[in-house]
Formats: sequence, structure tokens, C-alpha cells
Amino acid sequence: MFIEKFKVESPNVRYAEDEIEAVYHYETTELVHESRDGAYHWIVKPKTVRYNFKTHTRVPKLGVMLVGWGGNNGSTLTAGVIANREGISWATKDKVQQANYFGSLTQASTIRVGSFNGEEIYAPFKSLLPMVNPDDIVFGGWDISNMNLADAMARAMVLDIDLQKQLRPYMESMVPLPGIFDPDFVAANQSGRANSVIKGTKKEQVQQIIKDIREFKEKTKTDKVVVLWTANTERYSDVIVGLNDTMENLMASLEKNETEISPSTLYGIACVLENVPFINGSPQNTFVPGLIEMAIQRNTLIGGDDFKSGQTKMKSVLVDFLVGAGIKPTSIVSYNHLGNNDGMNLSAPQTFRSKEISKSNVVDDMVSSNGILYETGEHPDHVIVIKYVPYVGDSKRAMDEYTSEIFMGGKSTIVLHNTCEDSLLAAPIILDLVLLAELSSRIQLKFDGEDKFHSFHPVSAILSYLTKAPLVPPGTPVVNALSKQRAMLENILRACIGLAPENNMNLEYK
Ligand SMILES: NC(=O)c1ccc[n+]([C@@H]2O[C@H](COP(=O)([O-])OP(=O)(O)OC[C@H]3O[C@@H](n4cnc5c(N)ncnc54)[C@H](O)[C@@H]3O)[C@@H](O)[C@H]2O)c1
Ligand SMILES: O=P([O-])([O-])O[C@@H]1[C@@H](O)[C@H](O)[C@@H](O)[C@H](O)[C@@H]1O
Repeated sequence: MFIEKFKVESPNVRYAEDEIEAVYHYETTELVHESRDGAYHWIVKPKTVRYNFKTHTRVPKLGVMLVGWGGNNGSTLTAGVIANREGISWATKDKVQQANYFGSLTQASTIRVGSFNGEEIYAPFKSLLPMVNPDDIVFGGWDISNMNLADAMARAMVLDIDLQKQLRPYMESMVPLPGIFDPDFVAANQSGRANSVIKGTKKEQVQQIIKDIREFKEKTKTDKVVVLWTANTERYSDVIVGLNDTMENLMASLEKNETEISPSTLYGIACVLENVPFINGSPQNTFVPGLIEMAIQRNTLIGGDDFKSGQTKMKSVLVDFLVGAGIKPTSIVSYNHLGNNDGMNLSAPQTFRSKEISKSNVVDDMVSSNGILYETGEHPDHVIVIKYVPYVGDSKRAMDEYTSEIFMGGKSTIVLHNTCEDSLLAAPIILDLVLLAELSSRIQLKFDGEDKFHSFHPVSAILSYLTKAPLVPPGTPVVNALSKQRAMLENILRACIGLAPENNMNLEYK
């Protein structure tokens, strides 16, 4: 059964006027490896840590500034939110289609709240804590192309024509601000698009981005702004001692107008200086060590990298299932072709390499979780191929072959064909990223022994469900398995209202 909302009644939860306070007993374990009677033993000790959560419940008017606003993802997301907000429906060849937020974890998925008379009860994911209603988001942003959003939507060729016609009046007045462009970081085929760029030194470009953010916030009267990169994939920046390895060196390099600072890192510097959350939806190493250090020092939320939308999302489910079932993937070949501008940019070796890295590392945690199947350092063969085929446009065609070893020397081969409508899959993920980044900034926590409340770590690992290469605090584990990532996120939000993690035990029925 489905319910729209619920309220928790517990001695550990208090609903105040502007916040929800909760006491949460975090059940975990402590491991020790010690010598006993002449041999080493692993000892596992259950441990309970008492946390206090405080969630500010006043939902702000949220501004979202997209870098690459005029791209396929940016224009599709903007169009989708307007269509939902205005309740637009449109004729397709099959039926009259209503706007929806399918593909969004926060808007279209549910959580189990319990059972009632033997029936499982589910509620919207977004009912866990007060979140921004996406219909109310104010969009803005930058693009190196000066095309207005209505024309950009047409250029993207993602949405049905009848819908585009209805949306045009809302979008043709939306024009991206000039962007920071550096042809050295993207494919040469992107330069023809760059007719709206910020001139000046890198420091002057950063200052312009800061000015743009302030003016946007003032003009739109938004309470908060989140910036998200959905611009082109860049080549990796060289991480060089003395250039970008520390906050001090990065800022000194900015002063010296060093060439090896990418546009995405410049936007990131601007956001961290302005204490505005910055999320990277592409695979490049925007967050060089110096920028990470600066974000931590200034407690500015950063997240990324690379939206997990289609082929890789499926991989983080399938490999988790196989390894969890004791089946040993030994060869993973992921091929896809696509025909959008992203695909054209990825046709250059250096930008492809950025994507190859983020798409390849996604199985590392699952492989290293099973020492029965894999020797230390052993990995499946893993090949990524991306080809640019203009005809298919945004409708990416992914073909995967998973070969695994099974019982008694047997082999299993799974072949998948997965048509990923790239922007229709990515747009809801962008929505979730900005909504969850905003929500997490309203949560304060402390555990017994800490003297004051604080935010989550500014390197936002709770966003990992939405990214191929989760950015995590230095020295902490990276989890890619999709089910674990979703459970982590849901259970943290459940803890904020004093609810235990969903453990699926249903002991009462066993
Ligand atoms: N399913 C998906 O679509 C998916 C999944 C994962 C990652 N991504 C990544 O998302 C990004 C956007 O994808 P897309 O399909 O919208 O691409 P796109 O090429 O259609 O859009 C990118 C936009 O960014 C603009 N741009 C480029 N450099 C810029 C800069 N320095 N400043 C401002 N604007 C700039 C371009 O003019 C373009 O309008 C790509 O990096 C892609 O790899 C997409
Ligand atoms: O998310 P996913 O489908 O695994 O990966 C996709 C790639 O396969 C595709 O080539 C690229 O255009 C998209 O940006 C996205 O990164």
C-alpha cells in the first residue's frame, strides 16, 4: 500500500517549528586483530554510537546555476521542470503524455515505512524530510554558446515537438551567461560552438563567475544557489606539486594565470570562494587536491564525479549481483555509440580518457569485496569503447558483454543491449543532485563526545548513488554498488527522523 506522508512518534524525535531533532543509535562494529594463545584473530565487537541530528525544515527558494545550461542535459532538465510546473501535456504518436519526474530518486521512488495488517506500506522518498519542490527551482547558468534555451532545446532534439512548441514561450527568453572556455581542455570540435566566452585572465574569469552568482541570486531573490557542471567533459588536469596540489599553490597559480587550471576548476574555485555548493557531473578531475583542500577549509559542499545514468548504472547493479552471488566476472566489455555533442566531444582521445577512467573504476569496490573469487590485485578484464555516430543523436546505444566463471569450470555470458536516452536519464539525476545537496546543507549532526553540531563533511559522499566516480572525503572508502549507495542515502535520511535502517528482515513474519 502507498501513503503520501507520515509522521514519526518517538521519544527520540522532536518536531519543532523550524527543525526536526532526532536521537539516533548508530549500530556498527569495531574490529580488532590481535594475538591470542599464540595466533592472530580477527575480533568483531558490536558498537553503538549515539548521534544527534538537527534538520532545518524551512525549505529555501533555490536557484540552480548550470554550467553548460544550453546543452542537451541542461535544456532538457529546464524544459522538464517547466513542463511539470505548468502541468503541460502533449501529443505523441502513442498518446497524450503528461509531464513527470520519472527517473528521479527523490521524486519518483518510494521507501518502506513498515507494515499494517500484514501489508507493506510505502511512502514517497521525498517524504522523509522537507525538500525543495523542483517545480519551484529557478534556473540560470553559463554556456560558451549564446543560444537561448528554446533554440538549445530544439538543437538537442530530445523532446517531442508538440512539447517543445508549448515550452518555447517559457524558454526563449532564457539566455546563458558567457562561460569560461579553454580549447586546450576539450575536443577541437567544440571551438566552433564557443561564441560567448568570458575574456581576461583566469583570476578575472573567477571574479566574473562570482559576480554572476551574486547578481543571479539578487535578481531572482533566491535564498540559496547550487552550481552544477553539466558542460563538456574535459581532459584530466595534470596534478603538479607546486601548482594545484595544495590550496595555497592553487591560489598562487591562479594569481600567475597558470595555463594548467581547467575551466571547471575555475568555476569550482569561484563557488568555493562564494561558499556555494558545486557539483561536477562530468568525469574530469575538476577537484584537484588544492580545490578539495580549499572546500574543506571553507566547509563548502563539493560533489561528483560524472552522472551515473545508464550503462554504468546497470553495471553497478549487475556486477554487484554477480559477485554477491559468488559468481566471478572475468571479462566486462562495455561498448556504446551516441551522436550528440557530448559524443562528438568524447571522440577526442584525451576527453574520452576522462570518461574511460570513470566508467572503468565502477567495479573496484565489488571486486575487492570478495577474496574468495579474486586474489589480491586480481581484476576482471574491463574494456570501455565509445564511438560517435551522429545519426543516433542523444539516444545512446550501449552494448555490454559480461563473461563470468561459474560452478565447476563453467562459464556464463550475459549480453545486454541498452538504449540509454542520455539526457532523459541524466536530467532527473541532476535534479536529485541539486535537491540532495541543498537538503544535506540543512542537516547538522554530532555524536556523543563531540561538543557541538556540525555539517556533513563538505566532500559530499552521500551523493554517490548519482555518480559514476563518487567523490569522497580523503582516506574514506568509495562504494559503487548501487544498492548499497541507495541504502546508505535512505538510511541516513531515516536516521534524521529517528528511524532505524531498512534491514528487510521482516522478523515478525519469519
Ligand atoms: N547521460 C548523460 O547525458 C551523461 C551521463 C554522465 C555524464 N554526462 C556528462 O554531462 C555533460 C553534459 O552532457 P550533455 O549531453 O548535456 O552535453 P552537451 O555537449 O549537449 O552540453 C554541454 C554544454 O556545455 C557547454 N560548455 C562547454 N564547455 C563549457 C564551459 N567551459 N562553460 C560553460 N559551458 C560550456 C556547451 O556549449 C554545451 O552547450 C558531459 O560532460 C557528459 O559527459 C552526461
Ligand atoms: O552513464 P553511462 O551511460 O554509463 O555513460 C555514458 C557514456 O556511456 C556516454 O558515452 C556518455 O556520452 C555519457 O556522458 C555517459 O557518461
